[in-house]
Amino acid sequence: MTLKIRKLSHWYASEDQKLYEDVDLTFEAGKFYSIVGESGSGKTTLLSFLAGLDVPRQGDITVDGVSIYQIGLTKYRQKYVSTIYQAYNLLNTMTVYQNIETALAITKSSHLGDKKYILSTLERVGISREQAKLPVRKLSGGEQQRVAIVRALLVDARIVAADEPTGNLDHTNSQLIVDLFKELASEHGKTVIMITHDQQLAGQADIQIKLKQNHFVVDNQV
Ligand SMILES: Nc1ncnc2c1ncn2[C@@H]1O[C@H](COP(=O)(O)OP(=O)(O)OP(=O)(O)O)[C@@H](O)[C@H]1O
Repeated sequence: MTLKIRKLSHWYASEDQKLYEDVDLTFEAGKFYSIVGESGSGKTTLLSFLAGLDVPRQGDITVDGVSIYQIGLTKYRQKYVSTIYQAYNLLNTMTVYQNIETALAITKSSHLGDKKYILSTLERVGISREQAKLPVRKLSGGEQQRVAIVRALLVDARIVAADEPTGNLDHTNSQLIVDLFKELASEHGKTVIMITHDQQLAGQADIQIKLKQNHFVVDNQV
């Protein structure tokens, strides 16, 4: 699956102050992308377009040549994209296991009800069977983010869009999250797109996308 941005331009207050103009970008399946750039340069805005949460002023976004606006944004969000944020967006009063089951039910994932697979995937990222029964609020920040990533892995969505997923984590946990992203891309064939301020983490992506004065520069690492 190929995700493409074509001739995308956007501005908020006035057309004279464009955030970016005529941007073309291609995201391939099985690749891990990082997006970097100064604060306020438009990283989150771009990710919100890719995640189908917002619509650019001009331009198109396509999956395998079909416009996501033709697919319909509700269907696109449900079928194609999984989002991860700095705040883990888990349901605090539900258990770890229930959080994952709920996401699988909403997205009609093929893994729904496969308890053995869900628990073994959690175990692989260091969340034990006992922890899976706990309300998520009892887990540490790093553990909660790993649960959010397991959720992104188990839903069938081909695109993982993450906005500063390591923003609240220490170095060890941040590295663990980046390792999981690499695996989501290389072993599960997903397109992983991560915004980060951490240059050391950004440099580990297959491809770095840098936002520079109204346009994006692609730095291919491979
Ligand atoms: N809904 C909005 N209405 C008006 N201006 C907005 C809106 N959302 C973002 N902006 C502005 O657009 C610019 C880009 O914001 P965006 O959040 O995309 O940047 P960013 O690169 O993700 O920043 P940061 O690294 O600080 O999170 C900023 O100047 C911001 O103030």
